Amino acid sequence: MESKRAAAEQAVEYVQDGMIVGLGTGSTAYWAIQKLGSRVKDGLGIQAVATSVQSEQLALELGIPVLSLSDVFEIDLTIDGADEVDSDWNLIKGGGGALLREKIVAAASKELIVVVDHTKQVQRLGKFHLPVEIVSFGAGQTQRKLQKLGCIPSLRLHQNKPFITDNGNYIVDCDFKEIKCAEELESSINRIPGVVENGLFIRLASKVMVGYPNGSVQELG
Ligand SMILES: O=C(CO)[C@H](O)[C@H](O)COP(=O)(O)O
Repeated sequence: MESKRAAAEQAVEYVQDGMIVGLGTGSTAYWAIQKLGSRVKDGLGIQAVATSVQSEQLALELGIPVLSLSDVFEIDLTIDGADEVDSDWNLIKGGGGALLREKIVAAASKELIVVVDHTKQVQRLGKFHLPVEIVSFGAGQTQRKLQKLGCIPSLRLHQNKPFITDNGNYIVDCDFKEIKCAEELESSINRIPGVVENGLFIRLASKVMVGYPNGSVQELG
């Protein structure tokens, strides 16, 4: 917890008055939102765009004004977590099921600061099962197409029922073991009819903050 909190709080130091800030989702982004909330209480004037219903609720509880992404031309800075980060700062995201909104928000951001604890750093992506958001119609068909790309897909469940994203879709977690060409895979997956988006974030991160249990943070970028 201390590693995640330290990385998240360091990222919040980049937030300046007047900015539009993208709020990530997950247990690391949680600490960034908490810190932003306390800075807002101290007078920081920002507006935010959230990547999930959960993060939006937290932001509102903390007094952070939240805008709809459609009403924003560009986001100045987004702070979000990741499930894996490789040496080129390519990411796997979506462990919390928010990958679609996270990718839309990241793509609308001038800067994406990724906040992780040191366990998320990997040589090559793929040990973490890649989350893919799919529509419920024909979900079995879509999973078989995913399998043909070389993974073992499994439908994410919540209380013995399919997990439903904030967008009303399913998530399939794909075990690729090791992803050799992440950029190519990202496109191949998204070409499957029924796939909405996948959790590979290629060349979107502009900085990575890596937190350690003693509270220190390594800043990459
Ligand atoms: O992509 C995400 C949610 O969809 C999260 O950023 C990712 O799962 C990391 O979560 P955590 O900070 O809890 O380890």
